[in-house]
Amino acid sequence: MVFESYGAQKHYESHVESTTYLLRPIKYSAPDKNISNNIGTNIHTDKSFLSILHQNEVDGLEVQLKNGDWITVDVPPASFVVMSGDAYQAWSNGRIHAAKHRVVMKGDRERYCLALFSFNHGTTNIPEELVDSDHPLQFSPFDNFGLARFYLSGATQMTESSAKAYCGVTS
Ligand SMILES: O=C(O)CCC(=O)C(=O)O
Ligand SMILES: [Fe+2]
Repeated sequence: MVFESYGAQKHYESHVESTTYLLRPIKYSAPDKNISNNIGTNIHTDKSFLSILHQNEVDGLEVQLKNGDWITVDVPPASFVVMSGDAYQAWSNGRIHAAKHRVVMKGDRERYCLALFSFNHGTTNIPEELVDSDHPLQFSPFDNFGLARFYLSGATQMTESSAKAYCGVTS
């Protein structure tokens, strides 16, 4: 759907062929009343193309809006949260926003989350359909796992765009 809406459907098949998935089950303990730190996961953007999250009925995911405000995502039971990551941001030449998010624990119950991340093997090119005079090229071709390794190496701050730091075009 996304590829089609950008007129980039001819790239879809090769994209799907090079997609691989990582499934991560996560357990968050209920906050300890004696310790003020109730952070489950610090502020970050995902290094994936897409992240699909499924949680038990304990909320905790917070997403930062473009205006800087934070909202708690109220996830209805039996539903999924789909989030775009840094790789999608770079692929889309900056059109798709990789939202910063974090997990903040409240209450007295454990939280469980199943996170499915999609990554691409090999070199990901920015489709030519997404580059024109109104949208000059913002990102160079990149290696999605290289982007993840770059982030894990600590080369970039958790709170800044890893995509821009890793493969952003500097003018
Ligand atoms: O637990 C969640 O809802 C989000 C987890 C997360 O952001 C991550 O693993 O990257
Ligand atoms: Fe995340």
